Amino acid sequence: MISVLGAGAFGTALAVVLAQSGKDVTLWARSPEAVEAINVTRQTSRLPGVTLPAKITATSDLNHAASAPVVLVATPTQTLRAVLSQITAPMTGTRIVLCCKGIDVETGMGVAETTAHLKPGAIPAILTGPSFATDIAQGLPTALTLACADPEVGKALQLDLATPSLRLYRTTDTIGAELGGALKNVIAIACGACIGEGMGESARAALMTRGFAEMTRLAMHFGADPRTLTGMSGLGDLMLTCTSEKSRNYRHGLALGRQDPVDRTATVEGVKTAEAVTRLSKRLGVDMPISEIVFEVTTENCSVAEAITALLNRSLKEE
Ligand SMILES: NC(=O)C1=CN([C@@H]2O[C@H](COP(=O)(O)OP(=O)(O)OC[C@H]3O[C@@H](n4cnc5c(N)ncnc54)[C@H](O)[C@@H]3O)[C@@H](O)[C@H]2O)C=CC1
Ligand SMILES: O=C(CO)COP(=O)(O)O
Repeated sequence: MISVLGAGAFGTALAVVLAQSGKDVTLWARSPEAVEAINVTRQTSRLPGVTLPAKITATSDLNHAASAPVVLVATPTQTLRAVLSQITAPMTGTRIVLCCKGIDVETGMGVAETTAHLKPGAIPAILTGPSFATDIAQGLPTALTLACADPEVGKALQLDLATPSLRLYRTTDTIGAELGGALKNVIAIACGACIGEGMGESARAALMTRGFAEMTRLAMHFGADPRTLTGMSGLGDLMLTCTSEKSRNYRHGLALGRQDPVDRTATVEGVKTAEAVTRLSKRLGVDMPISEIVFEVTTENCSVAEAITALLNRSLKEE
């Protein structure tokens, strides 16, 4: 049995694809109403038009869901600490596969570090890469990175979680995988803002390239292998999220650039991650100019036009 914590778009999509490949899946949702809707109607507002297979059973009992040997976590990153803290069992030996993308703004920790901190006996892994929930739920071809520090557990998880439409590449570099997934959201906001402001696609390509450079710089500071960043979890996801209006982070940036109201109800992980990265970059002395300016723009300390001018006015340097 596999459990998925978080019945948002991504958690539900993963539950669908795993159930379609024959797995029994327990899907934890916070609200009893959401559980009832999933179990009775087999539909969810998070994935309109998708019928949930009978092999998915929704529950609002978090401790029951967390008792599975493999537990995928797809709640928003800023709620991860609260969710793990509510689980009373130590989860010793449980394979906790983190599917959320971000950095905890209060602690500065990534999702695997947060998990290791709160559930030290569990085995954390990361599932990340370019994948919109709607694509996964429709069974469209998708490839992700599965990262686990223990190579044998990583191999077992790769076999367990891969499906005919979901191809998984394996790595032991959890730091590179989680930071690639977290940091690309910040760059996607920058790219959306750039297009929304009318700065053009050449400027976006420059932001993606220099954004990738700073993502790699911070990840390497934490010991990541730069090759991980060139894989699904870094470059792959950066390309998807910085170029598609299906991305909430990109759309958030677009709205800022167009001076339209932003959707405050959407899960836009890059906003809090930009704040977390700005704190980290200042504390560690790692140069992260695009992420820092995204923080300024998202907190309304500067306009998109001022942000672009500030980036262009930086001193000239070697590539
Ligand atoms: N939607 C997508 O295409 C993808 C999303 N992800 C990641 O998955 C994570 C979740 O995103 P989505 O499912 O898209 O978000 P969503 O906005 O569709 O759903 C978020 C879910 O979290 C629940 N939630 C909110 N606050 C909570 C709390 N305090 N405790 C427990 N649950 C809470 C909500 O009820 C909702 O069911 C994010 O980190 C995101 O970056 C990763 C890849 C693709
Ligand atoms: O992470 C994603 C695609 O890989 C989803 O992107 P958004 O969270 O920006 O919608």
